This record gives sequence, C-alpha cells and structure tokens, in this order.
Amino acid sequence: MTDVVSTDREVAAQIAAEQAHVDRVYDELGKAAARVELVHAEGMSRGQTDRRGTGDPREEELAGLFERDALVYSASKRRASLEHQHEGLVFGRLDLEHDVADEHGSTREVRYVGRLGVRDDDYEPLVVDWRAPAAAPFYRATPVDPQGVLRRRVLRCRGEQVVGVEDDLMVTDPPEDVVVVGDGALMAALTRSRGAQMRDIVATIQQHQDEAIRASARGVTEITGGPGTGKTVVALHRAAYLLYSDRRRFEGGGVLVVGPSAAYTAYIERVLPSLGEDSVVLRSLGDVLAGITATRLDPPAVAATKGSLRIRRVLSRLVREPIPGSPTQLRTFVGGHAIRLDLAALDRARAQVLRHHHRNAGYDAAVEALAHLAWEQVEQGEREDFVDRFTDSGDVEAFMRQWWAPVDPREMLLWLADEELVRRLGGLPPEAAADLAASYRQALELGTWTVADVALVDDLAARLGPPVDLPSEDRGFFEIEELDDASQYGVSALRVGADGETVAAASGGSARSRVSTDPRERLLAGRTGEAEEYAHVLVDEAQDLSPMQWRMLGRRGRWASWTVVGDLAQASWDDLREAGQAREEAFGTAPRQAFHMDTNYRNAREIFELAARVITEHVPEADIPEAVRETGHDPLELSVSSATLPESVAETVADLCGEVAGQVAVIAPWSWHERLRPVVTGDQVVLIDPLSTKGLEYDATVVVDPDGIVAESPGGVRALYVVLTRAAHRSAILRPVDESAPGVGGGR
Ligand SMILES: Nc1ncnc2c1ncn2[C@@H]1O[C@H](COP(=O)(O)OP(=O)(O)OP(=O)(O)O)[C@@H](O)[C@H]1O
Repeated sequence: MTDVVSTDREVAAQIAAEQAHVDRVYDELGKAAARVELVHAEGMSRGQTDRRGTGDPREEELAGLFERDALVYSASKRRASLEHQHEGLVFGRLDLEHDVADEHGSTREVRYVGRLGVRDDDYEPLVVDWRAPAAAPFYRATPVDPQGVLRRRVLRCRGEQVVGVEDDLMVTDPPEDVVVVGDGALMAALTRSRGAQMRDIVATIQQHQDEAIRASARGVTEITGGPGTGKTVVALHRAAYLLYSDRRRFEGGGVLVVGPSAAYTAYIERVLPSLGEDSVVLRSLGDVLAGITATRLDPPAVAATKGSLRIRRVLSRLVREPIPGSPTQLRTFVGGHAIRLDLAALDRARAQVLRHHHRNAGYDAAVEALAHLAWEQVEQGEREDFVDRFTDSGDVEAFMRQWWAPVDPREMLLWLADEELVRRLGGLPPEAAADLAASYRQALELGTWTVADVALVDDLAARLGPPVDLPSEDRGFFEIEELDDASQYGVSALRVGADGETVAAASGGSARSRVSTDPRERLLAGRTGEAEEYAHVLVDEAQDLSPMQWRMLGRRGRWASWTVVGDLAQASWDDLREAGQAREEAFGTAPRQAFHMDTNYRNAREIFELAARVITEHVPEADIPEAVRETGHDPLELSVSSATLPESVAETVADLCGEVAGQVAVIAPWSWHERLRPVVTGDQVVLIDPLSTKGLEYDATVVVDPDGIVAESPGGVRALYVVLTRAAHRSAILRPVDESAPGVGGGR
C-alpha cells in the first residue's frame, strides 16, 4: 500500500482514462450480446417442423431439435451470464513490467481483470476472467514478491461508469507515468456499509485468500479461522473457481453448498450468480433432502440425542419393526388348505427378508417367505403349484397391502412418537427415550420437523431403499390465509415491516404459501427422494454439524472433493470427538490440504476486542484473528431495567439507525422476542435469535441479554461469541438487571 496523495484533477484524469477502456469493453459486450441473440434466434428456427402433430418427427427433424436445444441452451446461459455480470464488469488493472520485450519492443503491459473474459475483434484480450491464470498476479503480487506488477489498480464502477480508483504500488521506485491514487482498495471496501446480502470480493481478494481459492480441486480442503476472516466468502469464490477451471467435472457432477440455516442461504445466495455461476445447489441443513424442509430446532438435549451416532441403533431396529396397526396373523385358504401364520411366523419372515433386502424393495421376497412358511404347513402336492396359488391369492394380496405397505421414511420416524416403542427399541437412557418420543408428538401437533430430523429421515431413507410409489401424492392441500404463528411453518426470523405487517424474513418462501391444515399432512407433504450425489461438497460452519448430519452429507459426497469451513470456538455441537469421527468417515481416505485465515475483515477492532475477551476467558485455545480496522467507537454496554428493556432497545436502535446506513440487528434470546417484536420496526431493522445469526453480518447489532443467550443456547458462551462478532461498525449490549426478566428458554 502507498501513501501517495493525489489531487482531484489527477484522480479525475485517471478515472477518465479508465472510463475510455471500460467503454470499449461494454461496446464489445454489446456486440457479443447481439451475437448471442442471433444464435438464440437461429437455434429456435432449427428443427421447425410443419407437421403440427400429424406424426412422429423424421430423423433429420430430430437432429434439428437436438441442435436447437443445444444452441438455445448455451445462448441462454451466455445471455444470463452477460446480464448478471454487467454491473462492475471490469474491476481491476495491472501495470506490468516484463524482463523480455514483446514484438513491439515494449517491456510494459497493461492487463485488465474482470468478472468474465472479453476480447476485441482481433481476438486481443480486453479483460481477462478473474479466475484465469493471467489474473493470478492481481491477487498474488505483494511488494515483497511483485511478480512483475508495478501497480495494482481496483476500479470502482456504478453501472457502466467508473466512479473511483484505488491503487496499491508493488515497487518502491515506479516509472513516472505510474500515478498512484487512493488509500488502498481493501480498506475502502471494508469501511462500506453492509447490505442485506453478502457481496462478492473479486476486486479485493487478498493473497492468502487467493491461495485457498485456487488450491487443488482434489480431496478435502479445510479452511479455518476466527470470526469474520472471510472463510465463507473465500469458499464461495473457490466454488466459482473450481467451476471455471474444470467445468465439465463440476458443472456436470454438481456442486452442493451447505450452510447452517435458511437465513444463511438467503444471505449468501447472490454471491455465486454475481460471479457468473448459477449451477450451484445451495441448501441449509434443514433442506438437504427433498420432501422435507425444517427450520425449527429441538431443545439441546433432544438435538444431542438425534444428532449422536447412538440414534443409529434405534433407527436400525425401527426399520425391522412391523407397521403399527398392521395384521398380526394371516389366515386364508390356498388350494383347499387352511393356512394360518401367527405373529411369530410373520416376524421370522420379516427378519429373514430384511437380512437381504431393503424394506421398500422387499415385497416380492416377503411374499415368497410367507409362501415358504405356508408350504411348510401343507407339504402336499406340487410346491411350485402351491406357491403360485399362494402368490396369486386375493387374500394374500390384501394382507400384503397392509403388512408390507411401502413405508415413507418420514412416516416411519413418526412411529417414534410412541414412547413404549422407543423404550422397546432400546439404546437410549429412559429420559432421552421419553424426550425423543415427546418431540415427535410435538411434531405431530405442530406439523413441522426440526432441523435434526432431516438427517434421521435421510438415514431411514437409505435403510428403507429407493423410493417406491407412496400414497403421499394423494394428500390434499388447503389454502391458509392467516398464519398466526409463522414459526410453526418453518419461519425462523420475523421482520416487522414499516406498515406493521409481519414478514417472513428467513423462510425463503411466502408465509401464505399453500399448506395443509392437517399437521400430519404437512409433515408428509411432497415426496422424499434418494440422496443426490455431487462432484464437490462445500460445507460452511462445519463445526456445528452433528455426527448424523455428517453421515447425511457423506451420502451426497461419496465421490466428491470437499471444501470445509469452520471455527471450533463458534461450535454449538458438544461432542466434537464423535462429530470428528463421523466427518472423517464422510471424507474417507481423500488427501487433505489446510488453509488458515487470521485477519478479521468484518468487525471493527473495538467490537472484536470485546468478543475476544469473552471467548478467551472460557475457551483459552480459541483461534483469535487480528481485526484490521478501527472506528474509534467502543461497543456501548448498558445495564437496563428489564421492565423497560423494550423501550431501551427501541432507543438504542434509533440511535444506531442514525449512525449506519445498512442493517441493524436486534439479537435476543427467544424468551424476549414477544416483548421486542412491537418495538423492532422499520426496514432497516431485524429481530433475530442468536443461533440464526450464524454466518451473517450487519452494520450494527444490539445484543440483548447476553447471559440469557449463554443460558439458552446449546453452545453456551460460544453462541454469545458468535453473536458478539456479527457487527461490522457499531455494537451495543443491553443487560437486564432485575428479577422480572422473563424465564429463559420459554419463548419458542
Ligand atoms: N478480501 C476481502 N475484501 C473485502 N471484503 C472482505 C474480504 N475478505 C472478507 N471480506 C468481508 O469480511 C466479511 C466477513 O467474511 P465472511 O463472512 O466470509 O467471514 P467468516 O470467516 O465466514 O465469518 P464467520 O466465521 O464469523 O461467519 C464479509 O463482509 C466479507 O465480504
């Protein structure tokens, strides 16, 4: 970085020079867009047939249709890419000095870097894609190792207009024509206000971040570091880089990005499209498996039971259970013989079939096993003849429809609402068994799953075998106009709009979507599918995954390479040893590479110092990064009467809204939400619970009742650490001080 100060005139001259180049690029882009339209139109005209449904298309017409699809598909993709990346297309410039002169005898080169590569009519590059090897010095050059770079320049654009330039000088004695402008692009970027969604950082990726982004695609890449060190944003740029560098493998095989919550996926969903990539599948942990979407959380003890590998024993026995209420004996006549198979015989047959078949694929084998047992009672005439008659019997078919009906894994999980059954299955201490059963009775009342349930359904789906035709398709749905308690319908964070209307902020869907009024139907709506496999799996906030969740992701990444992002000091999962074991199993023997991030780009130094004090007191080994930016504003710490806490929150929020341009978050334990909802108003403000803030950031935060946060959250002080590190510029902490505080944990 340099301290050269430039006059306004100099800056304006530099901007004008850059504008001339940017204009050329947009001109070329306009031509490219016109070409894409032509290809699109040409594609659409191929394979036109005048038969209008009078017969099957001829072979040459089929070939035309195929070509049309291919042309239209690639033209549409290119068009979408040009549209997404139009804004701020050119963002960087390198001035290079080479040892060897080019064909014109010059050792100097100017190279522009952008969101995509653009060439002129002579195929000369006007801009290189940020992921191309030629762009690497833009991110890698330092004054110690300039890599031929004299000056790195970041262009700030609004639409097609260059509005600013920021330079970093890489050599101490630059040639005279290399003017240096601005205070350095990184600081300018970090001081800016945060929006409601994460932005890409292509213009200011730092050297150590670039190493992780461009690291080999093989095996498992771990990215660790404290809060705000750019782990998430680096991992997302890595996904874009992998797609660029080996598109066939990763676009063909698919890239899955998994984060902790729906609020998180909504927060990061713009980053990859802004980098030109829209083929990546983004999922929260409650949304990994088709047919089930969950945002509700279990109380910590139940979440621990559901997340731990102990539950596998329960599930493995559960798949061997008979369907509740199914017949306990088979009585029929076959070929004039009375057949009677009692419960013990049926159990034996079921156990035998399940030894060799997935349950949902075992229908034929089950009929055969029953026929065999029935034959043992007869042993007269031809066996084959008897078995055929048995198999064709209407009675047997009617019996099988109940006794070996296809089972939906979600339906099977709900069998656990029966405490008696849970105890009989064994494997859990009595209290845990009772709590587990109670949690499914609650699910049946609310009509919603919890996030931990998704991994259990996935486990059962794998045990039950590929999906078969299930009756769920026939289930009816009704429109609900008013949802009193949106959290029941999978909405985890609420924002009260300016007009006083409650808006679902984190559900990723409309609160007025079509939902059945019957809770059970809601639980079983849609269909669960098989685990889809991917070529690359990116896991954020990996420290929070339970062992069962690692197994769920392992099913999706059996042949994949991985990028895994996390910080143990922010963990909310207790048994890190067991989770570590499950994670190793998911990765298998794939080679590992690790990258550590140690600069906090999010929090102002004053905000992070307080958070670091809190965590190191309890977790001395916490990975503490260096915050690079100061604001001169310490976090405001206030003790307020709990009777008037909502008013104090409202005042603090109003003050902060005047100080920052972006979002202000009130982060409070659930037990306070009801009282705070009426005072948290306006588009600039959100009310959110501590766990849902994982991975997010705001311009300012008001942290309400820190002790309540520690008491309510499974991660205890680690959860408070997460909360205290969400603010970029300003933070306030409000501590209620008297007895009338509402009970902790009672608000959900
Ligand atoms: N090189 C960079 N240039 C500009 N901004 C950056 C850069 N690196 C990181 N940031 C910004 O720093 C903030 C924190 O990044 P990010 O959320 O990826 O951190 P994290 O390590 O995942 O945090 P946490 O673990 O607390 O969730 C984001 O606003 C991000 O855009």
